[in-house]
Formats: sequence, structure tokens, C-alpha cells
Amino acid sequence: MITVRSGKPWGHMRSFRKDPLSFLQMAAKYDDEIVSFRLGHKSVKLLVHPSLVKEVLVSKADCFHKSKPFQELEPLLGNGLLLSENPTHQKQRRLIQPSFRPAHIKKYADLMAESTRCFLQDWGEREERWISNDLMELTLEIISQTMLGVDIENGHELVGKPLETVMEIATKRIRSVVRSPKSWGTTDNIAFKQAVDQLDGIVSKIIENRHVNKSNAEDLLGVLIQSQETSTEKMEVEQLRNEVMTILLAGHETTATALTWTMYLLMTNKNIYQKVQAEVDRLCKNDIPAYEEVNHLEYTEKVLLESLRLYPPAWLIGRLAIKEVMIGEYQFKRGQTVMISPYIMQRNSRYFEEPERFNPERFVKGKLQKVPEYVYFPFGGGTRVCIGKHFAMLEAIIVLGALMKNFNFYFNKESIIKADPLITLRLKQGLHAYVERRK
Ligand code: HEM
Repeated sequence: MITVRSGKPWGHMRSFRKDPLSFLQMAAKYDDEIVSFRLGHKSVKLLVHPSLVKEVLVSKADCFHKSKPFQELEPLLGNGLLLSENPTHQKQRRLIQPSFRPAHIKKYADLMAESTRCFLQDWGEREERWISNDLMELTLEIISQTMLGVDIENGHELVGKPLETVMEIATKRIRSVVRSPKSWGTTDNIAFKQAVDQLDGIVSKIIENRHVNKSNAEDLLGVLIQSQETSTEKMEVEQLRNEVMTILLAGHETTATALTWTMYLLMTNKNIYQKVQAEVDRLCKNDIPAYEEVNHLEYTEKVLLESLRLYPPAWLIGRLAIKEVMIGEYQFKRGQTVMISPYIMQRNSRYFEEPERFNPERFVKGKLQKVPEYVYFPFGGGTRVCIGKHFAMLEAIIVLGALMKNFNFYFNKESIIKADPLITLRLKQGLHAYVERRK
């Protein structure tokens, strides 16, 4: 383990706030196991060895909680699946998991395809589009249809925008040395509260409507409500709200971001773009890939996996030691903050030849060759592994396949593309492209 010293009272906070990706990449070069540094008064350990990552995420996961910064989202997500700790987490995960089993997800494929078909119908013959925004809208529609059985009219305005406000303000707070109490009437605090209230209103309406009209009882909302009605340990109303909010946020934002990066990578790598389009043209009978066709779109899957390597939306996973624990040969005290970054690990030249190059051929049958476990983990790992992993991959293949089958995309070379590591790894000004309907 090496300690990187700054000599400043605020430690490395300034460099971290200014450009966290470059800062972490620089830090990771000091050592191949653990790099220790200070952010404000807090000591942070960045893990850069896969076996240590595995210990924290898997074998010693019960010695850790989610780290504090994530709790900035607490007013929005409460103790929903993403933020809760045991015993609530275990109980809720058991309840929600069946809705995500691969066999169960099959039936969502038709809904995903139908939402995508309707969405793309409105696109013109030739126009410039704000692709990142489009993908947010589409993935929001898909998650609301599949998991909650609703079509949120004007979803981007009503849900997408307030979610964006919450994420931006939460990121600002995470990066500040001094945070004002949430009760203070600052502009950000007011905007944050208004956004959460707006989202609360929508989620309450979705739940109320379902209580009145008991259709679609088999989707996730149905499962949650049913458990509320029949379980001996009744789920609180608040818990139901938190789970719905969590699924709404976690279930669309990351997938939209992954798809946006993939479109950027494809438009700037024409050979790879053409191979994806050729595969989709050859294997998909209709305009939108059908469930049975998805498994055959091997090259399209490789492209998505490689895009998740270079631009993992969940670029930073944080943990807090809740008791003293040995990680490798190192003793972590209770209260130690630990950072694990898929972005840093997945670009490590120790494991990848030409790590910065977009090369989907690194993957064979959905797996990386000759790379140890926990070097590549865009969906996390252990008991907190992404519950929507299979759902997200299915959705991403269907949406990407549909985009490629129906349109040609041209990158506007004037666009400035820069990664923006908010809570998820976005593109700083989104992604714009010229889009032309294929004949
Ligand atoms: C490309 C898309 C996605 C990526 C890259 C992604 C990534 C992740 C990662 C890395 C975690 C673990 C975070 C941690 O350990 O602190 C996670 C957790 C989670 N994800 Fe995803 N995710 C994606 C899509 C989805 C989708 C589509 C859903 C829901 C439909 C979803 C729901 C969740 C939930 C509820 C958790 C918390 C699980 C728990 O703690 O038990 N995610 N995701």
C-alpha cells in the first residue's frame, strides 16, 4: 500500500473534484494493490487489485456498508434496494429478485420491443437528434412499462428532468468539502426538495392507480403490492414508495448512459459500426430484434460489453467498513472509506493490451479472455451485484439493434465529447447526431 500525500489541509479534494477520473488514474499508477489518500479530513483507500476488490464485494461484504456519499440520494431513494442495508436489504432483495430471473425477463422483451418501435416511429427521415436525451426517454418508458405497468405521459419532463436535478445537486454535494445542512434554504436545497416532491407525487399516483385498478398484477409493482397485502411482515407504505423510486431511477439512467456511450463509440469507429449493422441486417427479420434473435446477436453483445469496459456508467463503487477487517494483508479500521472503480480497473494496462482502444474482439461468448475475476465488473459483484444486469443487457441489445436496423447515424465532428463523472458516468453535453432513416 502506498500513501499519496498532498501537504494541503484539504488533502487531494481539489484535484479529485476538478477531474476525478484523471485523479484516480494517476493514483492507481502508484501501486498495484491499494492507494491511500485524503479527501478533506477523510482517509480513502482505492483498491487496484482484483483479489482485493473481490474480498470487499464478495467474501467480506458483510463487513461493509454503502459509503456515505451515496446517502446523498437518501431523500429520493430512502431505504430502497440500492441504499438499504441488512436485514432490510436481504429481505427486499429476496422479494424483488424473482422479477429479474432470466426466464422471467423473457416476457419483458416484447414490451421492450414495442416501446422501442413506437418511440422510433416519431423520428423524421433526416434530422439532427439529441441522442442522449432520446435514450433517457426510451429507457424510462421501458422501465415504467415492464416493471410498473404504466405509460408515464410526458415522462421525460415529469420524471427525467427532476431526476437529473437530483443527481446533479447530489453530485455537487458529494464533491464539496463543506456541505450546508439540508434544512437551509439555499437555491440547491430548494431545487432538490422540489424535484424530490415532484417525483414523490408521480410515484404516489402510480401506486394509487394500481390499488384502484388491479391489472398487471404479475409485474414488479404487482409483486410488491401483493406482498404488502399478504405478507405477515407487512411492507410499510414508505418502503413500497422507496422500491418503486429506486427501480425507476436505477432501471433507466444507467442503461441509457451505456447506450449513449455505445452510439458514440460506434459513430467514431466506422468499421465496427458497419459490422454491427451487417449482423443486425443478417439476423433480424423485422425492424426490431425479437427475443429469439437476441441470443444470436453476438457481435452486438460484444460491442456493448466493450463499451461498458471503457465507459462503465457505475464508474465508482464506494464502501464503508463497519468493523475492523483484514483486506489482503492490510487492516482497515471501522469507518474506513473504500473506493473501487470499474473505470480504473477496466482500463488497467496490466490486464488489457491497448486498454484505451475500443476493441469488441476482446470478448468471446460474452466473456473476456485471460483476465482475472473482478478486473471487469461493470455490474458490481457479490450480494449487491446489479439486480437488473440481464434486463439491462437484453434491453440494450434490443434498442441498439433497432437503432442500427432502422437508421444511419453520423457523428457531428464539432461535438466536444468529454466524460462527466456524476453519480453515473455521463457525457458532458450529451450526444448529438445526424440521423437518417434507412430505406
Ligand atoms: C447498463 C446498465 C446498468 C449498469 C452498468 C448497472 C450497474 C450497477 C452496479 C455497478 C450496481 C452495484 C452498485 C454497488 O455495489 O454499490 C448496481 C446495483 C443495482 N442496480 Fe444496476 N446497472 C444497470 C442497469 C440496471 C437496471 C436496468 C436495473 C433495474 C431494472 C438496475 C437496478 C439496480 C438495483 C436495484 C441495484 C441495487 C442492488 C442491490 O444493492 O441489491 N440496474 N447496478
